[in-house]
Amino acid sequence: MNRWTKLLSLHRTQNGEEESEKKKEGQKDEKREQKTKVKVCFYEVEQQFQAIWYTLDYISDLVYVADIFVKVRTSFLEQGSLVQDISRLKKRYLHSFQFLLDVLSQLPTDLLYLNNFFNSPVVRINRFLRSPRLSEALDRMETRTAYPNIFRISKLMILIFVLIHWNACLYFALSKHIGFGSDEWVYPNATDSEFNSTRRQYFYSFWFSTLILTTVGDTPDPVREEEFLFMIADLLIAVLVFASVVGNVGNVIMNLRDRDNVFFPNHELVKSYLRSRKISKTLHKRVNAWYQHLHINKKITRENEILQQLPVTLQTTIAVSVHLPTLSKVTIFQNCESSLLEQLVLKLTPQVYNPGEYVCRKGDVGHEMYIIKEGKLAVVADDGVTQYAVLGEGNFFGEISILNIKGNKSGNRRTANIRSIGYSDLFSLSKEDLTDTLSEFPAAKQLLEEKGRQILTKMGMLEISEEGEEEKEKMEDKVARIESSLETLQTKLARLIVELESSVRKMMSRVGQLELQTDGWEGIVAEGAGSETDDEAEKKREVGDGQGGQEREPQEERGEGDGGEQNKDEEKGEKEK
Ligand SMILES: Nc1ncnc2c1ncn2[C@@H]1O[C@@H]2COP(=O)(O)O[C@H]2[C@H]1O
Repeated sequence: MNRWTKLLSLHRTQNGEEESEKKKEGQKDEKREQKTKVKVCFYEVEQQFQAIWYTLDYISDLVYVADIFVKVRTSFLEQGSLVQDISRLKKRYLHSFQFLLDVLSQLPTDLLYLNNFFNSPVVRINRFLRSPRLSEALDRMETRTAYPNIFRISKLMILIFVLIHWNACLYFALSKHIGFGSDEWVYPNATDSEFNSTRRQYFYSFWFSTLILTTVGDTPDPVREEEFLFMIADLLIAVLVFASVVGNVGNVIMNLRDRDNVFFPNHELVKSYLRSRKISKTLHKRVNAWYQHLHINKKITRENEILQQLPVTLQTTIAVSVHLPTLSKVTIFQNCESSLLEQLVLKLTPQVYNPGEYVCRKGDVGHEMYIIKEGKLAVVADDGVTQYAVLGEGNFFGEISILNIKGNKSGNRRTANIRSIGYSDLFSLSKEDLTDTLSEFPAAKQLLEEKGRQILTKMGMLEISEEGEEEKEKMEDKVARIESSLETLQTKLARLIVELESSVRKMMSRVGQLELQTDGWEGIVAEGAGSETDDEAEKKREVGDGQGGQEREPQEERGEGDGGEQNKDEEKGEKEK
C-alpha cells in the first residue's frame, strides 16, 4: 500500500512539474516534450484516471499471483491416472517453462516508474508473457460453453477490437510524433477546438484504425516514410484480420448448418426433389408442415446418429436418461429389469407423424411396433371415421403382427388402422430388435403376447380349434412324461455314481494290502534262486515232463488243463502287481 501511494504521489509531482515546465517553456520546447510523451499515447487519459489505472493494474497482478497458486494445484494425467499429490504437482510446475514465464511476467518492473525516463505504463509489458495462459483459459471455456459458436464469434470480435485499439493508439502516437495536422494523413491539428478533446482524439484514431484494418474505407494517402511504413504494416495485418473474420464467420455458419443437418433431415434437399418430381401441392404442403413442426418444436428424429460418436456405455446412459420417462409409462416396461430398458433404448427410432396421417393400415405386413411418446392416435375402421379406441402417451401398438401369436388369424398382417389425431411423437422398434430383446426377457414377451391375445379375442381373430386343444394336451402330457423319466434317470445316475465311488475305494484298499504282502517277497525269491538244490531241479524237470504228457490228453481235459494254466498266470500277474 505504501509503495502504491508513493508511486501515485511521485507520478502526481512529476506531472505537476511537467505542467509548470510546459508553461515556462515556449512552443519549441513543447514539440521536444511531446516526443518523450509518445511512449504513452493518450497521455491525458492516463493523467486524469491515474488512480483507476493503478487499481486495475494491481488487481490484475493479484489475479496473476492467484493463478500461480491455481497452477501449482492443477492435477495432471500420468499414464492415464490423475496425479493429485501436492509435492509432485509443485515439482512439476517449478520445472516447467510456464513457471519461468509466470515469474518473468510478475517481475516488479513498475519500480522503473521511479526513473523519469521510463515513466510509462510500457514498463509493464512483461505482463504479456501471460498471454499463453489466457488463450489456454479461452480454449477451456470454449469446450465447456453450451454456445460455442457465439463464444467463438465474441472472442474474435474482442480480439479484433483490441487490435484496432492498439493500432489507433499507435496512429495517434505517430501523428503526435510527426506533428498534428502537419499533413492530410496525420491526426488534425490538436489545437483546433474541434479536435482538442481526448474523446475526439480517441474516436478519430479508432475510426481511422478501423478503416485501415477492415480495408473498408478510403483513408488519406500517406505522405512521409513513417506513414508509408505504418500503412504497409497495417494493410498486411488487415489481410490477416479480414481472412480470419471471413474464415471464422464462415465456420460458424457451417457449424450451424451442420448441426441443423444432423438434428433434422435436410429440407432443402427434399424440397428440390419434390420440385423436380412435380409432386402435387397438397403433398408438398404436408411435407413442409412436417418439417416446420420438427424445427419449431425441436423434434430431433436422428438421435441415434448423433449419439453414435460416443462410447456405447455413454450412449446408453444418455438415451436412458432421455427416454426413461416415456418408457416408464409403458405398462410392459414398468416392472421389467433395467437391463431390458437399456437394451431397448438404443434400438428405438424417433418418428413424427402429421395430423390425420396413418401410421399403419389394416392388412399391411407388420415390420415394427410403436411406443407413443407424445400425442394421440386412433384405432379406426376402414371408413377412417369410426374410432374403436384412442391411444395416448405411454401406450404401444403394432405388436400383434410381429409377435407370431399362435392362433392369430391375420398372421403377420396388421389387424387395424392406426391414425394420428394431431402431431404425434412415436418410437418405433423393429421386429428383429424386438425379437432379439424379448428372447432374453420371456416375462416381457409373455405380457406383450397376452395383451395381443386379448385384442385378438375381442376382435374374434384368435383361432382356438378342438384339434389344436387336443394337440396342446398331448404335448403337455409328453412334456410331463419326459420330465418324470428325466427325474428317474437322474436318481439312477446318482446311485451309480455312489456305487462307483465305493468300489473304487475298495479296489484301492485291496491293492494297498497286496503291496504290503508282496513287499518282503523279492528278497526271499532272490535267496531261493541261489540255493536251489539238485532235488528241486529234478522235481521241476518232472513237472515239465508231466506237462508234456498232458499234451497228449483228450480234448475235454485240455480245456481244464488250459484253465489251470490260466489260473496260474492270473495268480502270477496278481503277485507281480
Ligand atoms: N381395439 C384395439 N385397441 C387397442 N389397440 C388395438 C386395437 N386393435 C388393434 N390394436 C393395435 O393396433 C395394431 C395394428 O397393428 P398390429 O396388428 O400389429 O397390432 C395392433 C394392435 O397393437
